[in-house]
Parts: sequence; C-alpha cells; structure tokens
Amino acid sequence: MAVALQVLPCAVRASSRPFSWRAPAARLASGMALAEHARQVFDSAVRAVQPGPMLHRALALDPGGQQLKVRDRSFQLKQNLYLVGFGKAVLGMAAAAEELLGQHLVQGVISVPKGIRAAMEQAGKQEMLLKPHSHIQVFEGAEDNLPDRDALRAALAIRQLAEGLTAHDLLLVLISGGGSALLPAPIPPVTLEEKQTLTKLLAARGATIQELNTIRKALSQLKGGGLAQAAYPAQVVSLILSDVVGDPVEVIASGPTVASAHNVQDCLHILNRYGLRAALPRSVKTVLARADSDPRGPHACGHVLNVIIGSNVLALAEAQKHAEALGYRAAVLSTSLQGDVRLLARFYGLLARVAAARLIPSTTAGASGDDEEEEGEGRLHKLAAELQLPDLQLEEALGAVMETRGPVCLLAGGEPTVQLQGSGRGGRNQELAMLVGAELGRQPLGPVEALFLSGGTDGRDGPTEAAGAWVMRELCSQAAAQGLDMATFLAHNDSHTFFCRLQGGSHLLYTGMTGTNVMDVHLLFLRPQ
Ligand SMILES: Nc1ncnc2c1ncn2[C@@H]1O[C@H](COP(=O)(O)OP(=O)(O)OP(=O)(O)O)[C@@H](O)[C@H]1O
Ligand SMILES: O=C(O)[C@H](O)CO
Repeated sequence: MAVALQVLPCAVRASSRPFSWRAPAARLASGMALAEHARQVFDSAVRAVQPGPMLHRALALDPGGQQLKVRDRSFQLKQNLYLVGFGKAVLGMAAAAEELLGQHLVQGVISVPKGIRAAMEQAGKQEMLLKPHSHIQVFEGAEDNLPDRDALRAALAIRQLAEGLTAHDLLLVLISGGGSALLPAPIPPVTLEEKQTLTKLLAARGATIQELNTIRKALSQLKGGGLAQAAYPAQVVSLILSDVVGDPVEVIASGPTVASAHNVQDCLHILNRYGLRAALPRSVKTVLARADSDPRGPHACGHVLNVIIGSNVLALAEAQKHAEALGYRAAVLSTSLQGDVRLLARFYGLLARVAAARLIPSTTAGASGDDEEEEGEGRLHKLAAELQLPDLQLEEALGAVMETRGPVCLLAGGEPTVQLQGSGRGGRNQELAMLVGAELGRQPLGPVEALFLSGGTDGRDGPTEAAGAWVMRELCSQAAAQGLDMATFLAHNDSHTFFCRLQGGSHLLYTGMTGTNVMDVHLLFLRPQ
C-alpha cells in the first residue's frame, strides 16, 4: 500500500505568527496567554540548536591556522581540506565551516532540502548562507523528505568528490537529520523509485528510524560506512547533529561514516515484521542475497572520527530556562520520547490529570478523591513503563509540581511514530496534538488551565508546511462547535486539514524551515485558574 498524500487546500493561514510578540519576557506567567508562552518557549528551544554556533564549539584552529583540533585530535591543514554534507541543518553548518576554514577549503558539495536557501534569505538569516563565490556546491532536493533525482545527483557528486581524495587530504563530513533522504545512492539494480517506495511503506507501517535505516543501509552505496570507504585513504572527520534518540552515530542519516553492524538476517526480520518480505522487488532480493555472500563484511572505518556536536538536550535545557524566566516551574521529563502517538497521548492526558491533582489537591479531596488520584497515578506509571523511556524523570517532575502549586511547564523531546491508515494530510506532531487535546478534555483537571504543544524543530511536520500544533482542554468542544468530527480526521491521518479548519488555522505552529533538526519538542503547560 503506497501512502497517497492528498493535498488539501489549507484554510487561510491565520497568521504566520499566531500570537502577539509585544509582551516582554519578564512578565509573570499569570499575566499572559498560555499559547503565547508556548510559542516563545518552543522558539527558544530551536534558537539553542542553531547549526553555526554548535559547529564553532566543536572545532578549534590553532593561532597559526595550520592545525585543526577536533576533540583530542589534531589535523594538519595545508590546502587539503574537502567538505561534503547532507541534512536539514547542513547549510548553516557548511556556512560556519566555510567561515572558519575557508582558506584551506579546496572543494565542497552539500545536499540540503529544497527551498532552504530562499527560506533563509527571506528570514534574514545571513549566517546560514554560503559566501557569494563559495567553493561549496549546493544541491537542493528531497522535497517532503523523500529521496528524489536531485538528491541522487547530489549523492553522486559527493561520491565522486570522496573517491578522488588521497592520503594527504582531510574530508570534513557534515551530517544532520534528514540526511538519509538527501543522500540516496541505491546499489544497482535497485532503482531510486524502488527504494523510495520501500522507505515510504516501512514509515507508513510505523517502522522505527532504527529499522528504516537498517534497510536503507543495506541498499545503499554510501550509507552504513560506504562514504567513509569511498574517501579512503583520506582522513575523515564527521560532525553530526543528532536527530535520533540516544545519538547513535550508526543510525543518524544512516551512518555513512560508520561501519554497519547489521547483516542481511536483520533486514529480513524487519521486512517480515512489517509484512513486506513477500512482495519485495527482485532487485532488492538480488542486493540482499549478494550482501549475504560478501566475504569482505562491513566497511572498515578506522580512518574516521565521528563526533556528535549537538542534540535535543541543548534545546530542552534552553527551553526549560526560558519557561522559568516566564514564571513557570519547569522540568524536563525526557529527551528520548519514542512510541506510538496514541499511547503517548494517553500518557500526556494522565500526566495532566495527576499533575493537576497535585497542583490543586482540594479538587479531589476526600476518600473517593484520594482513590481516584491513586488510580490515576497507578495508570500513569503503568503507561510510562509500557513506553520504555530510558531517561524518564516522572517522579522528579511531579515532585516539582507538588512543591510549586503555581504554573508549571513540563517539557519533553523525541520522535514518536504514527501508523498511517488513511490518505489524509498531517504529521506526527499535529496528530499527537489532536490526540492529547482529546485526552485533556476527558480528564478531570479541576480549575486548571492546560495547553499542549508539539512541534518539529526542523519546522516541517510530515509533508506539511506547519511545524506542529497546540491545543487546550477545550479542543473537542471547539471542534464540535464548528461541526468538525475529530474521530473522522484521525481515522484518515488528516490532522493538518483538521487544524487548518479549526478556528481559521490559529492552532497551527508555523516557523518556516528553521535550518536545524533535533527531533520534536513537546510542552505541557498547567496553570491553576
Ligand atoms: N498524514 C500523516 N499524518 C501523520 N503522520 C504522517 C502523515 N504523513 C506522514 N506522516 C509521518 O511523518 C513522518 C515524516 O515526517 P518528517 O518528514 O517531518 O520526517 P522526520 O522524521 O522529521 O525526518 P528526518 O528525521 O529524516 O528529518 C513519518 O514518520 C510519517 O509517518
Ligand atoms: O536522515 C535520517 O535518517 C533521519 O533523519 C535520522 O537521522
């Protein structure tokens, strides 16, 4: 089943910045609309992970400008520097690298999302743009995050550059999320279209990014260490902005400079799990069979230094600070959220209920109130265990809520999954926001205002122009008042159409392309009325 994405006209976009920007940040939480605060906190998260500053922090040039230091390693520079890159944050990373190392740079090729240069120019983000006569060639492609002919041309130019290097050269590889779609080089006879279809099918059936990229690596010339091998014997330094939970270098952008530890059996298990093994194209079967009998095994990557230069940890820490400056007691719940959006929505609904009961104990006072509270807490812990979040700080966050009795902001980051059943238009952030809105409406929250925002830090939620959406506990009644049947929209994975129609699109979060990418940010605000 291919995922057909219907393009429905979005109702007039109420405003690209739905909230007022006039209020100074120092105003107390009680005086301003929660929605405006949510937008400010989300923006602060994105600002914290701008690619340029993170790249500058990772690199140091000696005073003579001849030695490049990365971590504890030094590399000799003598007009021997080459650069390649692929990912949603790579334009800004390349601009920063060019500014620092331009005099040594011989040649570069980067593959970045379609339209990103125009978007950065329009947003006045000069620091994200290359110099006018740059030695770095830019390819734009992979519209809607799917590999296409433009991205294929970029991948071939990157391979050609890498293959021409010698032992005297140093290759700087800039990697960020979205890199897999921007570096497609299928192993023949697999075609780009076949790879695209298989990737879409796996994503639509809810495959994790680890599973998806295991398959991508097996079918690619450059992923899973292939780029590092093409560049051998040059030295390779990869600077990686993580958009995967736990920062696994072999998964981010499918690890083009990391030896793949997976074998064909792993791929077959994954294809079986999602019911795709039987219908595989002959070309895919041929490539997997060839890999199975390849005596050389995985690519060796001893000449490579892989360095993570940033992740959502930075974004959430900054957002927490910003929320505190606005007068909230703020706590980060997790930086590693994963799992199905429906399960996660139930988690957030129960979390709001338990936190609200702690904020205003009187609303559930008495024997039956205590029982209800205990039952809510029990269910919340059970769900948390089911979600298997390694770094969940649930008790700490609830403890903070208990102490404050005032406005609270709970933050989390990660990348949940959606199982696509319909052909609507949406993204995992908008779908999660709808589901959480429905949950908040169901929970007994007493006199506590609640707002939930979910947004992709890259500014694009699925194949839509919105980054995500925000909802309050009144969502269901707002939808009903306009005759919008939430269940029908959800059944068709049509969250974007729903939000476009709801109150003239004013619940959508529009940031434009941000030029960075560290997964999604979730914010839950609770404020006693
Ligand atoms: N109609 C829809 N409703 C909900 N989710 C959708 C819909 N269409 C696509 N998606 C989900 O959007 C996800 C792709 O989103 P997006 O293009 O923002 O990728 P991403 O995961 O942020 O990419 P990367 O990590 O490569 O940058 C897929 O997981 C897919 O299941
Ligand atoms: O490009 C990819 O593979 C994903 O964004 C994960 O890094």
